[in-house]
Amino acid sequence: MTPPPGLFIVLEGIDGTGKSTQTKQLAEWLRAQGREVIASREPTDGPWGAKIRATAATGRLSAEEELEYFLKDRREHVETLIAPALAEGKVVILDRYYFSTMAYQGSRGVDPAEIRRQNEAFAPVPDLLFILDLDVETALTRIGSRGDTANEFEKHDSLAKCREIFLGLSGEPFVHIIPSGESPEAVQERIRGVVDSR
Ligand SMILES: Nc1ncnc2c1ncn2[C@@H]1O[C@H](COP(=O)(O)OP(=O)(O)OP(=O)(O)O)[C@@H](O)[C@H]1O
Ligand SMILES: Cc1cn([C@H]2C[C@H](O)[C@@H](COP(=O)(O)O)O2)c(=O)[nH]c1=O
Repeated sequence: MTPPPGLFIVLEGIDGTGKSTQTKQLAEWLRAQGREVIASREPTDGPWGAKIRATAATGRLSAEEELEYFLKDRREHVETLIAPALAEGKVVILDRYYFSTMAYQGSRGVDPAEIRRQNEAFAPVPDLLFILDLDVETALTRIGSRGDTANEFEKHDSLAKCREIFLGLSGEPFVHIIPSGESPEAVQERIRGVVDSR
C-alpha cells in the first residue's frame, strides 16, 4: 500500500530566535499525535557540516567556499535522510535549510536568487516554512544567556542583513512569519495553529 505523503516543515531565522527550541517542541507534539517524525538540522552532523561548524570558531571561509560546503552537506542530507523519510510518509522537521544559505551567504554578497536556484535543483521545497523573526539585539542577548559567546556567524550587522533576506520571503504561500519575542509557549502555539490548519 502506498504510504501517505510526508509533511516537510522547515524552521528558519537568525541565530537565537528559538529554532531549536521550537523544533523540539513541534516534534514532540506531532509524535504525541502518532506521526512518525524525523527532526534534523543544517549544517548537519556529517563530515561537511562538521567542517562548517569548525569555521564558526576558527574563522569563516569565503562566501563562495561556504556555499560549496553547504551545498555538499545538503546534497548528502537530502539523499540520505530527507527524501527517503518523505517518501515513507514521515514528517520531516528541519532546523535550518537552504533559506539560511540564501540569508547568510546572501548577506556576504552571493545572489540569494541564484543560491535558491542552485538548491531547488535538488532540494525539495518544504510544505511549510516558519521564519522565526526577532530583532538582532534580543537574539544576541539570548545567545549570551545560553552561555555562548557570539561566534563568527553571529555578528550584529550581518545578522541584520540575514533578517532582511528572511523577511523578503514573506508573501510566498508556504511561508509563515512567526514573531518570536513572545514566550516559547506562545510561539509554539502559533506554529501549531498553522500546522493544524493544513
Ligand atoms: N521565546 C523565547 N523567549 C525567551 N528565550 C527563548 C525563547 N526561545 C528560546 N529562548 C532561549 O534563547 C536561547 C536560544 O534559543 P535556541 O537555541 O532555540 O535558538 P536558535 O534559533 O536555535 O539559535 P541558533 O541558531 O544560534 O542555534 C536559548 O537559551 C533558549 O532557551
Ligand atoms: C544552514 C546554514 C547555516 N548557516 C549558519 C547559520 C549559523 O550561524 C551557523 C550554524 O548554525 P546553528 O543554527 O547555529 O547550528 O551556520 C549558514 O551560514 N548557511 C547555511 O546554509
